[in-house]
Amino acid sequence: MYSLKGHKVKKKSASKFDEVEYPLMEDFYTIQGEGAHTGKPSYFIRLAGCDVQCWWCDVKDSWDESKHPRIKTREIVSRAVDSGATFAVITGGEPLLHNLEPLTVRLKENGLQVHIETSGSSPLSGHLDWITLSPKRFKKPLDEVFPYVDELKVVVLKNKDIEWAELNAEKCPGNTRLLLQPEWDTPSSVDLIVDYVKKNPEWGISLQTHKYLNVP
Ligand SMILES: C[S@@+](CC[C@H](N)C(=O)[O-])C[C@H]1O[C@@H](n2cnc3c(N)ncnc32)[C@H](O)[C@@H]1O
Ligand SMILES: Nc1nc2[nH]cc(C(=O)O)c2c(=O)[nH]1
Ligand code: SF4
Ligand SMILES: [Mg+2]
Repeated sequence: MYSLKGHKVKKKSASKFDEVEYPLMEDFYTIQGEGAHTGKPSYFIRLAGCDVQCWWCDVKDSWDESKHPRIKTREIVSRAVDSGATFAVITGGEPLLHNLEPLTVRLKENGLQVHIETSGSSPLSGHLDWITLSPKRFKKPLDEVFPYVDELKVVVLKNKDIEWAELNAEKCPGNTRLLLQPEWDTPSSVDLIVDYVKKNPEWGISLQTHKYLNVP
């Protein structure tokens, strides 16, 4: 869990947080499709803007912040609460391009667990109950992120990506969930991953199950 030093989440914090705006591409209540929390109903908040720009990214429309409306924290949190979800997943784009303190404090005050999907290439902010780090060679994670990682989820296209996964695993805490995720449009990555995980059982496989289920 990551929390700004010394700041406890209290009931009814400053309502000025409610007025803070974020560029929002989309928000929706669905099933977490990836990683250790696969299968859990979760409210996804997809913030716009990304300076990593992986060529195989499955949500390139999120990259340009200026193409998306700025929405107040109050509105985003109210929609998440109204959905009935108990987990919120903040993703993007690269969500750590934004100061997540207002949004995460208000989500937690309203009883939601807050998870994040990040490349770790910008500084941590906010109050995060679960950090999924998906490191990218295109803009590598900051060293300060590694101590807080709960789950390492590396997208694999070829053998070099498994080497990159191992390098990142060395920097994560000992109890980090280690997962390899096949790049969706590279079927050959599945054989590589299956073979590797059988020989290295400390690693597991993460699949993008929402794409098989045909849910968002
Ligand atoms: C779209 S990213 C947004 C969050 C953040 N920018 C990141 O990369 O972690 C969400 C997750 O989808 C993964 N992902 C993106 N495109 C993918 C693809 N084509 N195949 C498999 N996983 C993909 C990312 O690695 C990340 O774990
Ligand atoms: N269902 C579902 N699960 C997801 N897990 C991570 C996602 C993401 O794009 O960050 C994602 C997503 O887009 N949809
Ligand atoms: S860091 Fe995440 S959002 Fe940005 S391009 Fe890569 S996968 Fe897409
Ligand atoms: Mg996705």
